[in-house]
Amino acid sequence: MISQKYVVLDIEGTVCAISFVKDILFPYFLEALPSKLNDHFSSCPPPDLQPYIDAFPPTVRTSYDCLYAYIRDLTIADKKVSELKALQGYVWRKGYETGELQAPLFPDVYKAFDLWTGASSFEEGKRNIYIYSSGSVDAQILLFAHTEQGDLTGGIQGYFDTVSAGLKTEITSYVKIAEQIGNEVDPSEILFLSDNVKEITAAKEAGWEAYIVERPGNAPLSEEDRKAHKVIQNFESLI
Ligand SMILES: CSCCC(=O)C(=O)COP(=O)(O)O
Ligand SMILES: [Mg+2]
Repeated sequence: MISQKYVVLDIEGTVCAISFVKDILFPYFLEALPSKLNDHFSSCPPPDLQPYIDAFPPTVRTSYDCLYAYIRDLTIADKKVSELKALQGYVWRKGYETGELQAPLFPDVYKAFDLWTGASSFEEGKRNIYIYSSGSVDAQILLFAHTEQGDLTGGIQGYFDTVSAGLKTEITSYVKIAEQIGNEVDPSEILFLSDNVKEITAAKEAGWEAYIVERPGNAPLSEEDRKAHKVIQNFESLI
């Protein structure tokens, strides 16, 4: 069992496979994008879509073709820019709500959630769970509300993204999140789990405990990464 009371989880490559994002979520987004942009450039644009489009640079919002190519290229390059992430969340909502999208979390993640949220005391294994992902907070909530084993949002204490906390490779983002978790919380009481070595390094430099999660399909780790950081293959050893 881990000693930290607070667990902050990355999403892609940590609680679900990178292939869910790359092969399911991104293609869904790209398929729905033309219809959303057609709506936007129609004579009666949907007002709820407007702020998402307005977040893109004015120079690319000039025409359907220009905006489509810009957003498609960002998506293919997997750019973690906030305006793209916000629009993706907006588009994925329908997919989750109709049941077309469902998040397949790794089996050990459900098990850890059960224990961390079900235990009645810290001594018995209770832990406070937070999410920190490059995906927008709206997209994070949608994903955890629509997992293959149901809605897990009741067990999550808070969500952070690059808008609310900053870039995941910056030390200051982890300092900010620790403050949000609680003024009295010592950074060493927080455990961060991520597939990304740069994120783990930044979290550790902020005083957090942090482990690399090595899931099938993740980027390979170097020998230096394995020497410098604790690496786990699943959450079994944490519960
Ligand atoms: C919940 S958002 C879907 C995944 C995504 O768009 C993304 O960028 C995930 O990045 P992460 O920081 O969770 O590795
Ligand atoms: Mg990740």
